[in-house]
Amino acid sequence: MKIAIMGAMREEIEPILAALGNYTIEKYAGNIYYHAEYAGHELIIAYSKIGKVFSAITATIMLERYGAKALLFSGVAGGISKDLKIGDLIMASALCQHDVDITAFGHPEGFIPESFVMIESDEDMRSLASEIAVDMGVDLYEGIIATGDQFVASSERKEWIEKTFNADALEMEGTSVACVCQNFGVPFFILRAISDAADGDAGMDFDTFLKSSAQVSAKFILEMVKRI
Ligand SMILES: Nc1ncnc2c(CN3C[C@H](CSc4cnccn4)[C@@H](O)C3)c[nH]c12
Repeated sequence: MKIAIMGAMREEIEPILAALGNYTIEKYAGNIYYHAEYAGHELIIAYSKIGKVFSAITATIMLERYGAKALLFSGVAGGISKDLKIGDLIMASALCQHDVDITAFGHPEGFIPESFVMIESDEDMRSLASEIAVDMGVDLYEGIIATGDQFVASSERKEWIEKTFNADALEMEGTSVACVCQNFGVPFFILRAISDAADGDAGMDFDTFLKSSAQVSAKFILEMVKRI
């Protein structure tokens, strides 16, 4: 099967490319697409660049141009839930956009007409991931991931997101990728390893833990590819 693996930042896919070793590259529409074979699957790998716009473009290209039949996102996130510490893995059960606000028309936060606040991720891939986590002996959390076009580095904003969406983690690309996959009817799996707590220390923690947390997520995603 042709499987798309996405990240937002170069550092989020570098561990995957390093593990693959052999791949070809193709530049297209502002991204570099890496083609590889792994565990009997064809992989198409790319990092989008930061944010919902760029990640929506890359996800669309992965599906429309390259014909991916499943999309796995590997990256890092800010932790909201007190159960999540730096380096922990969380997979999205559902995702929402915390910076969408048309409440002036009586809509709830994060709601867009003819759509929904929450996008549910693929159940089969989540149950496969739970099995893999047991086999690997790693903790894998499952929860709501909130997406917005801002690096959250304030407890006030983090607590608002938690209160408003019951979110467990936050980042800047998962929901846009989820929305693209849902529109195309392609199963998706959003996995993040915590790099910071989206609070006053977030910037420093992020710089310190980006590489190690990206590695944790990438290792798990490659196990997913073996078992899909
Ligand atoms: N607290 C947080 N808030 C929002 N998102 C995150 C993430 C997840 N990624 C990392 C990166 C931060 S912006 C960026 C910009 N320049 C350099 C590095 N990162 C963006 O792709 C979203 C980890 N912690 C987060």
